[in-house]
Amino acid sequence: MNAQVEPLSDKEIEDRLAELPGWSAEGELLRRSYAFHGHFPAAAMVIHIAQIQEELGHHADLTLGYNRLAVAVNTHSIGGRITHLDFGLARRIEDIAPAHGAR
Ligand SMILES: C[C@H](O)[C@H](O)[C@H]1CNC2=NC(N)=NC(=O)C2=N1
Repeated sequence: MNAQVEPLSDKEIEDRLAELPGWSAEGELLRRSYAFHGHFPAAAMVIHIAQIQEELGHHADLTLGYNRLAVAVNTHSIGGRITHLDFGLARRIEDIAPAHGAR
């Protein structure tokens, strides 16, 4: 699966990050951490992200804390590099974040 996907260059990553405030590329992971007003809103966003991930067939590592949610994603099928698939998921997550009170 996704064998045709190419890793993005450093320049492409930098350009795409400019469209996603709060996200960063650390090593070979695209990351963002969100804060919430409590645990349930953070947990609810996990479920909402899971739904999007199943739709896209692309899945991040989600770390749920008390009122924090950390998202880290890269593309496993090409050995763990950042691709447009990761940015596609990040965009979708970013778009639902305000409705969950994530900041
Ligand atoms: C068949 C299925 O679409 C693939 O295994 C998907 C699932 N989710 C995935 N998620 C991520 N992050 N990288 C992948 O390469 C990947 N592959």
